[in-house]
Formats: sequence, C-alpha cells, structure tokens
Amino acid sequence: MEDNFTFEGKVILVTGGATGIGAGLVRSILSQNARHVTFLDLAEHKSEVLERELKNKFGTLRVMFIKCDVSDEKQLNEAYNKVIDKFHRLDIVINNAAILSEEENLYKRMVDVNFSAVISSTLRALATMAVDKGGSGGVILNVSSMMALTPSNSLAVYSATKAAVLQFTNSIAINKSYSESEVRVLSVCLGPTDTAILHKHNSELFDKGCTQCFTSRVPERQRVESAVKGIIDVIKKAENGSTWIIASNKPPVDITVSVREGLQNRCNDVGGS
Ligand SMILES: NC(=O)C1=CN([C@@H]2O[C@H](COP(=O)(O)OP(=O)(O)OC[C@H]3O[C@@H](n4cnc5c(N)ncnc54)[C@H](O)[C@@H]3O)[C@@H](O)[C@H]2O)C=CC1
Ligand SMILES: CCCCC/C=C\C=C\C(=O)C/C=C\C/C=C\CCCC(=O)O
Repeated sequence: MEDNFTFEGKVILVTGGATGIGAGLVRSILSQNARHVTFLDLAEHKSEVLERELKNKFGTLRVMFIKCDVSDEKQLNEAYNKVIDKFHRLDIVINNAAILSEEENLYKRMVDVNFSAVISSTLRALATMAVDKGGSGGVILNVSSMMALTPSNSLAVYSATKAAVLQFTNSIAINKSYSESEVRVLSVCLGPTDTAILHKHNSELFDKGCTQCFTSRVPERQRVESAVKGIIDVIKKAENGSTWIIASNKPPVDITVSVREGLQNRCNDVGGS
C-alpha cells in the first residue's frame, strides 16, 4: 500500500453519486485535490444540479456525471469506457448505489442494483486497475450495511443483498492476490445514516412487529458527513480484504477478524475446516 495515501491526482468513479452518501463522497474527494471524479446515477436532475455546482467550484474537467443504470451491464461498461478513454487511468472505484424496497415485485430489481451491479463493477474495476492486467493498482470500496451482520425481522431482501456484497468483497479480495493486482478491495458496513433511504416508509417496514426498535436496537442515526469521513479514512488506510463498521458518528472500526471468525465458527459447528 502507498505510504500516506492521498486522493491528489487520482481518477475516481463513484456509483450513486447524486444524493446522500454518494454525493457527500464526490464533494469530499474533490476537495481533497482528486484529479477527477465521475459519478454515475439514474437521477438525472439531481445529478445535473450537483455536476453544475461542482464544475463551478472545482473546474469543468474535475467532475463528470454519466447517466447510468448500474444494473445494466452495457451502460456500466460504456461509463467505464468513457472514463478510461478520457483519462487513460482509473485509481479508485466506490460502489455505493443501492435501493431499498420490500415490495415483493421489486426484489429482483433490488438484487440487480444492490448486488449484481457491485459484482460487474468490481470485476471491471479489477480488470482495469490491476497491475498484472496492465493497470497501475488502486482501491475498490463496496458499500454494505450493518444489516448484513444481523438477521433482520424485516427488510429481508435488502439485508441479504448487503450480506452478499460483504461476502463477495471479502472473497474476491482473497481470490485476486493483492501482491499481483496491487488493488485493495474493501467493504464498509454503514450504520443508519441520515439520507433518503431511511425515509418514513422504510423506517416503518424496519420497525414492523418490533416494539421500540429505534430506541432499543438501532444505533444512533449518524450524519452523512460522518459516513463520508469514515469511508475516506478507510480508503486511505485499510488493508486489502478488510471490513469496517462506520456508525453512530464514530471513527471506522475494523471488524475483519470478527467477520471471518463468525463465518469460520459456523463452519466448525458442522465439522468444517
Ligand atoms: N443511509 C443509511 O442508513 C445506510 C445506507 N447504506 C448504503 O449506503 C449507500 C448509499 O445510500 P444512501 O446515500 O443512504 O441512499 P440514497 O438513496 O440517498 O442514495 C443512493 C443513490 O443511488 C442511486 N441509484 C439507485 N439505483 C441506481 C441505479 N440502478 N443506477 C445508478 N444509481 C442508482 C440513487 O439515485 C441515489 O442517488 C447504499 O449502498 C446504501 O445501501 C448502508 C447502511 C445504512
Ligand atoms: C433508524 C431507522 C432504521 C430504518 C431501517 C431502514 C433502512 C436501513 C438501511 C440500512 O442499511 C440501515 C443500517 C443499519 C441498521 C442498524 C442496525 C440493524 C439492527 C437490526 C436488527 O436488530 O434487526
């Protein structure tokens, strides 16, 4: 890993950058002297407003919005091609886009956006950035949730997609040797954060059948800035394959060992190695 890792001079791709944590990341990374940030989103109007604001503030070449449904592999690949054609490099990818709806007819869409798109983007990012594939190394950070770590009596599909992101990220980090790729593949499990995804309907779904959920079980809803700062800190310092919790406005906590031991213990229970 680079000593004193900074964003200076780097080319970065953020998915779901129009609002919430993604928008916070785009702003913060640009203010840390990144060469360029491209963000992908479906929300055209909000993205264009943000793009205009950031071009005015940081310069027209520093930021680009590409309308892209990350779950559409063709659109995703075209977006990657556009960035690489323009800048001839890519240093950091943050797979942040996700949706939350427990309407039964939307579960496939949730799996596509929250999980399949993370796989496609991670594999494309690795193929682009890995030193053994002609790239110059980099970082891939996949955004999971604390909902990945605990069985949920509601939000079952959302929680499952986030658990899948966690397991995929940890497995691919081990599978693609860092010494050959020089790409760190990381995951963060965010705690509740004050964004649109926690709107009233989702909160009610979460609370279904459970008294005093908010006060008794759910960690404090943190500020977007705390989630953003935590993600930036993780990108700067985390080792390949590590997993971090960012919750309750506190600094990131490394949970790599407990995640691995938890899975290992489950295997041991049935006599696995
Ligand atoms: N807010 C919270 O409490 C928590 C959020 N997270 C995760 O943080 C990440 C960011 O979420 P928030 O900022 O909270 O929500 P948000 O709803 O504000 O942001 C999600 C962004 O992704 C975009 N998006 C959705 N589907 C897309 C698609 N198919 N293609 C491209 N863009 C798409 C949306 O337009 C939006 O701009 C998500 O992965 C979420 O699961 C994890 C744990 C807690
Ligand atoms: C604070 C309101 C919670 C509403 C839940 C809706 C969406 C949540 C999305 C997340 O990714 C939230 C992340 C973490 C939740 C925190 C703790 C989980 C506790 C689970 C349980 O005890 O059932």
